[in-house]
Amino acid sequence: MRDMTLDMPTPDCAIAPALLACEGLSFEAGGKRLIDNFTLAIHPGRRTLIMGPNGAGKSVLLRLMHGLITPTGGHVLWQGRPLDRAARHAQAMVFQRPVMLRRSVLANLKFALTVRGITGAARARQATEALDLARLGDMARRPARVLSGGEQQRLALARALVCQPRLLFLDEPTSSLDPASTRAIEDLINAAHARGVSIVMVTHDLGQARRMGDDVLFLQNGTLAEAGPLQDVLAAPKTAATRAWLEGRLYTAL
Ligand SMILES: Nc1ncnc2c1ncn2[C@@H]1O[C@H](COP(=O)(O)OP(=O)(O)OP(=O)(O)O)[C@@H](O)[C@H]1O
Repeated sequence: MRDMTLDMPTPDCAIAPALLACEGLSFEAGGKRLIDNFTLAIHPGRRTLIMGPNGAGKSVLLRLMHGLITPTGGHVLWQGRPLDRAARHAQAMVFQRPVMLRRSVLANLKFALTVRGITGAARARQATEALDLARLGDMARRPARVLSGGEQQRLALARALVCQPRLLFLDEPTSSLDPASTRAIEDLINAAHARGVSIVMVTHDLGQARRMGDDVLFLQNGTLAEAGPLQDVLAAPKTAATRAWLEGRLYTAL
């Protein structure tokens, strides 16, 4: 087993504590090690991208970090402590395909707030503000499931952000969207980042990576092949796997 100990940079403060850390994180299923002994730290205020070939383990890593699945080895720490309900409530996740409740657009947002104990006038105000931010205000009463794919993804993002997470996980949030919808989603993510939300996003899109990324974790076949500031990795990838992926070649281990 390889020991992958890769710490993400802390550009503003070298001793800033990690927001989230993975220590010896592993996940096995179906007799296969899908995540193999990852040690890494996500620092506050950064936009960290997770990249790598299909099947490398990107979505599994995201789910482990968010506590949706339980590691079979190692652990995930939130500000130095085990992931618990409060930590989960300080995070939010948006999936590739949005999952909408069979309710109105507005009710989808209100439900997310209710789950976090926000009710009454505060709930109504925050839900309306989030809708306006996502430019969905005029669709508030429509059933969420009749919205277009791009509108549903904007709603999914608004629903994630309305709870004011400190860390937002995004799993290929624009992979099925056209350029205008992609831009709208990126604008929402960047606006959240400007308000202090840290971002961890899976993407295959190098253009999007250049627009959105500060740091990158590069995965290959369940291992953490490379990590660091995105610009450095793009300019001078250190591993053959990263180099091959960036050049659009299939990687074959020697
Ligand atoms: N619960 C599970 N049980 C068994 N295998 C799984 C499980 N979850 C994921 N896998 C397998 O783990 C591997 C990594 O899956 P994952 O979805 O993380 O890949 P990915 O890097 O996100 O790929 P893509 O870019 O295609 O979305 C795949 O081979 C997948 O089939």
